[in-house]
Amino acid sequence: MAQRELKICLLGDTGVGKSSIVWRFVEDSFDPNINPTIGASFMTKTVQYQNELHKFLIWDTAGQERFRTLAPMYYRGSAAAIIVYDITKEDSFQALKNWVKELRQHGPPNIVVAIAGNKCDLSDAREVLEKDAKDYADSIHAIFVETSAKNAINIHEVFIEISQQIPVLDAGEGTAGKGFKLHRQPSETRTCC
Ligand SMILES: Nc1nc2c(ncn2[C@@H]2O[C@H](COP(=O)(O)OP(=O)(O)OP(=O)(O)O)[C@@H](O)[C@H]2O)c(=O)[nH]1
Repeated sequence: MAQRELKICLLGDTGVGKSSIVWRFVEDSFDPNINPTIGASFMTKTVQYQNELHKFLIWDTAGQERFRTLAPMYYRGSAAAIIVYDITKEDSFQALKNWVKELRQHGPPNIVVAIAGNKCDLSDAREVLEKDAKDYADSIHAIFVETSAKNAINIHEVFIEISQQIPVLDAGEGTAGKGFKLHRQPSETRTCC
């Protein structure tokens, strides 16, 4: 079975739920007391999609201001970025727009961008309208979803949607910022790393 490798990074303000999204995707768990990320953390997950294995190589960056200068190290080598905001914090949506600008200026030219409005389980405290965020995402040709790491809403879906938008490469082309690398594998499969 063919295996594709996809390098992906998560960006966004501290506390919006980047690590929680990754934990939900990779481990299917949620920790209400999760610690802020220091620097960055790396995880992988392989999922079977139709007749292929998709191996996600995920860099979860730290949102605290003191780590901001590290982010280019992670997005420069990525084929896709999930930029996360918290639907209950308007400030985090404005910060997301700055991340989009930075990626456009300094990121890989063809990077796939997905915008995730996280904590949609807290809609009573909503500060960012879904329509406003969707309109913005459309204007920059980004994928858009509202997610809840807590309630496992749209987490798997956003990763699969990203994988659909990454162009397939030949095995010799390298991966930095260019999407999937295609490997042929023996017939044995794993559904999770
Ligand atoms: N209600 C709710 N809380 C969430 C959700 N996702 C994350 N949280 C909580 O939000 C807080 C911050 O989550 P993190 O995943 O650490 O956020 P982060 O963006 O990785 O933060 P940094 O590592 O500092 O960049 C934690 O208390 C989480 O439990 C969600 O979908 N719903």
